[in-house]
Amino acid sequence: MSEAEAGSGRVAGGASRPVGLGALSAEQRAVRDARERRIVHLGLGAFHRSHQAWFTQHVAEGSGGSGSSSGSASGSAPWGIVAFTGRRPDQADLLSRQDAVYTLLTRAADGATAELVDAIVEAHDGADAPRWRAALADPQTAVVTLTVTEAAYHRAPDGRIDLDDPDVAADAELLRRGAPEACTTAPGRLVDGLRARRDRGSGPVAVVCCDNLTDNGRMTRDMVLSLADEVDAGLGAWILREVSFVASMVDRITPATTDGDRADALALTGLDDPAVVVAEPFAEWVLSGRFPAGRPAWETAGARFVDDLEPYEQRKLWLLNAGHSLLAYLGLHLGHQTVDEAVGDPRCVEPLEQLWDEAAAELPLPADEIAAARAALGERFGNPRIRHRLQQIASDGSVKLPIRVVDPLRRRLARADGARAGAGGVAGSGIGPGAATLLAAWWLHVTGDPSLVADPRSGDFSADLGARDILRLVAPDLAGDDRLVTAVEEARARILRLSPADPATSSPSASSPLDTGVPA
Ligand SMILES: NC(=O)c1ccc[n+]([C@@H]2O[C@H](COP(=O)([O-])OP(=O)(O)OC[C@H]3O[C@@H](n4cnc5c(N)ncnc54)[C@H](O)[C@@H]3O)[C@@H](O)[C@H]2O)c1
Ligand SMILES: O=P(O)(O)OC[C@@H](O)[C@@H](O)[C@H](O)[C@H](O)CO
Repeated sequence: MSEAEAGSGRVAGGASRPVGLGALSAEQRAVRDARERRIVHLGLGAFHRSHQAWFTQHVAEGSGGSGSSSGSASGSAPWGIVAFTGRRPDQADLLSRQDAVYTLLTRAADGATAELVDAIVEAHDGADAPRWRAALADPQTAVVTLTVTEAAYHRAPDGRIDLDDPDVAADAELLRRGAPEACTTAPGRLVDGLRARRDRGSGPVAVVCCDNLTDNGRMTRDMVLSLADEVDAGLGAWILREVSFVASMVDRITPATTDGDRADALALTGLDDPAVVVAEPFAEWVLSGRFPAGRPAWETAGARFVDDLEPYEQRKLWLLNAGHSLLAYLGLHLGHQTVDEAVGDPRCVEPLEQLWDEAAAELPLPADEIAAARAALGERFGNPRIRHRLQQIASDGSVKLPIRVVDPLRRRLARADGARAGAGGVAGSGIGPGAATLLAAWWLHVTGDPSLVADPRSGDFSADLGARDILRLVAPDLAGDDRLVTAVEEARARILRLSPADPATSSPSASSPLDTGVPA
């Protein structure tokens, strides 16, 4: 659609038009009408709409999908998504009022473009249990995608689902009784929907996790199977036989939409869209696993299918996501609001580079590939048109930190132990200043005003937590390591010596070792 510069918030020439099927071009309308309801999605947030829906939208014309359900050939028909909200009905109501068509505003450092996305063909409240069960049981459904946040899987330390969690326990009880009410957790909804599919005899399906988690396909399978085993004797065996759990690394920075984004989209398109989604130009999707009932030809839109996902997911989680978390906690402490502000502050950039050095040493990738990823991240984080709020990234740290920083730290510590035993590896204690700074900044974050912290473990936070208490929450196996406790205490002291935001050093235009080359 329009490639004009966004910014004024006014539509040239007057009145705006509503978004919806009527706003699609004739060509786009024909594609939309031909879409087959083959994908079900849970978690209708901003990211699903900037990423999986966008990839589905950009599948090359005529390539449709592979495979079929119910014996009928799927041919080259484009695929459509039946999407369900995770917790509240708002987004479903909003999108339904505009035929689930919405504007994607893509913000590059030097300007913005807008396009209409029509790959979602229905939007529903996830609490509408009959509709959810019918969608999963539909023989046409071949793929189920998920973006429900890291905390929504309710994983216990033993790797099974956390049955002590009251929401999980309530869902287990509903499922045992075969009650008509909706489950409230994501694993509960999946078990409920997959049971409906088994009961209807609709055959195999692929579940694709698109949340920022390590080995997210296996983790989703483990949560679903451990809950299924609790509630229905034969269901686990059916799931193991018929359902594949695909792992995926997903990447596209997608901040929460603001009024300014909606005004800019309106100026570009002339369409008044309350459901605008904003994202950066970069998009990456790497998947690993089987699609027993077929899938869209996402590779024609740039997705990659690989045998071993681990290096891709480690690169993403340990560089981008760990970097985001560091900037969030340290940046907020220093008075910054957004990622681009924080990477303009050398006091944030120095520990960020240290964190990346430490992660890079653990990544099983060629040095030039890591260097290219870091350079690209410098540009992406510095994009002044993506106003990604640190407060949004800061949520749920107790679930995110074990994946983003503790996993690589654990590997580094093991290598340091190896070096001491004469096996080669990291010299010294193995505790890098980058990781210690991230843990210390989170410590300050959750003890500053615990009542304001959004986190599933917020009940465990209090102002008097010590370094060892903090480690027990995110790395219980390392909480006994005195060297780590000391390193985190020292990092906290270093952070406290930094003065709060200093305009001379904290503006996005201040010189920074990241040197993104991005205009302020
Ligand atoms: N936004 C990004 O830049 C981005 C990029 C890559 C991956 N992701 C992944 O996508 C997830 C969602 O991001 P978003 O930007 O769409 O956020 P969002 O706030 O726009 O939407 C979150 C969605 O998750 C659902 N949800 C939240 N908690 C839930 C729970 N306990 N049970 C069931 N559903 C729940 C919400 O209802 C909503 O549909 C992230 O947590 C992350 O794992 C996001
Ligand atoms: O979405 P979350 O809460 O998992 O994490 C916040 C950000 O780090 C994340 O959304 C990144 O922007 C994203 O992973 C980029 O692909």
